[in-house]
Amino acid sequence: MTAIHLHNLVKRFGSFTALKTMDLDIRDGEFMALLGPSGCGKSTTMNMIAGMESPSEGRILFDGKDMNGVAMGKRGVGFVFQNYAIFTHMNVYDNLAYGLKMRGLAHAEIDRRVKAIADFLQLTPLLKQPSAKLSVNILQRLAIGRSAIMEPAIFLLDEPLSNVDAAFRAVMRTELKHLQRQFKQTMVYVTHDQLEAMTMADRIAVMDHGVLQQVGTPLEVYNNPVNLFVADFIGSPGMNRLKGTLAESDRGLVVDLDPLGHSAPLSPALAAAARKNGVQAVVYGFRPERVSLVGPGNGLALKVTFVERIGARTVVHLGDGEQRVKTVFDNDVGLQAGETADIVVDPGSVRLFDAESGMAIREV
Ligand SMILES: Nc1ncnc2c1ncn2[C@@H]1O[C@H](COP(=O)(O)OP(=O)(O)OP(=O)(O)O)[C@@H](O)[C@H]1O
Repeated sequence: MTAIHLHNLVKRFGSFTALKTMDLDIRDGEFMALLGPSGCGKSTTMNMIAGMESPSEGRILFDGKDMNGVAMGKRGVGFVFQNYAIFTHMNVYDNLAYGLKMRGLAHAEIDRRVKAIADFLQLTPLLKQPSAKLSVNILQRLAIGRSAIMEPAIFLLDEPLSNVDAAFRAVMRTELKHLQRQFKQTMVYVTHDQLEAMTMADRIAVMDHGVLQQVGTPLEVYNNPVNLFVADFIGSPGMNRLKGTLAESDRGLVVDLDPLGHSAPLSPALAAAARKNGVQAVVYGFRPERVSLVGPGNGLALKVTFVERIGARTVVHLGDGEQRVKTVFDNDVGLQAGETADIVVDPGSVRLFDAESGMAIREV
């Protein structure tokens, strides 16, 4: 196991800055996901950790040791890319054994480790199969096995599941998590898929436009996003956001949601934070599942525009123009497009953002 420390890391390609002053500590044995949209700098960060790219500024430390000038092969990292690197002229066994043979391990030890990893990744029945005949799904599983068998202290995976089909992806999410628990490696996992990051990572580093936005556990970034970018990017559907204005009322501080004609209450802690912050124009945010339906006239009345049934879940689309909301229920709530629904948001789940800067107004 190895801790990774990125200190003031910057990467420029000519005049373009792909990564802007990144500071990140990845703990020993931690599963850290680098999550963000295409082009945000995830792979660039990963490539610098691996030693394939050099930083323009800043330092990368492994267990306190500066990696500047340390070649890729000497860093103790294993790497799996989106496009599996498999020798198609070899069978599955020889692909798994290849790295250990290069390292000069005894035949019996190689055989033991190949069988163990094949068993773990359910490749045992395929060991004698020529790799050229394998499906894309199995090729990627083999690529993971080929890297994992070397037992690197640090395991770097760059979008390893983006070419495999959806059902297999779900299986591999569980297997990768097991693999990391078994070998106790420090794992850095690049993905643009928030579901992968949420289900596998111990912590997620959310990035946008070369800037690290937030680092936290899946629940921290889900429940307390630092800004509207993170609020939107994490969760499916993302956080609901309604434009509003803060106003004092006989119920304390409320958010007037114009033109919806509704004033939403705030918890005392959030009201105190908003008063301290002093902004007026806000974004009223809440997660789609933190909503209840109430009787007519008792909540925020919105027109139902669309009802999606996804298995047992029902996603109800409400409102129009800029003031649109998605709500998620785990049963069929019996709403139809064209009806009006009255909703109440769980006050403890409301998040406020400064409408101008997009930054969260945090409870004090
Ligand atoms: N060698 C390079 N030369 C010039 N620009 C580059 C180079 N490598 C990456 N970039 C640019 O740096 C930015 C970040 O790229 P990077 O590959 O790190 O993004 P990413 O978040 O991994 O996205 P993706 O998932 O699309 O690869 C992009 O705008 C990309 O075009």
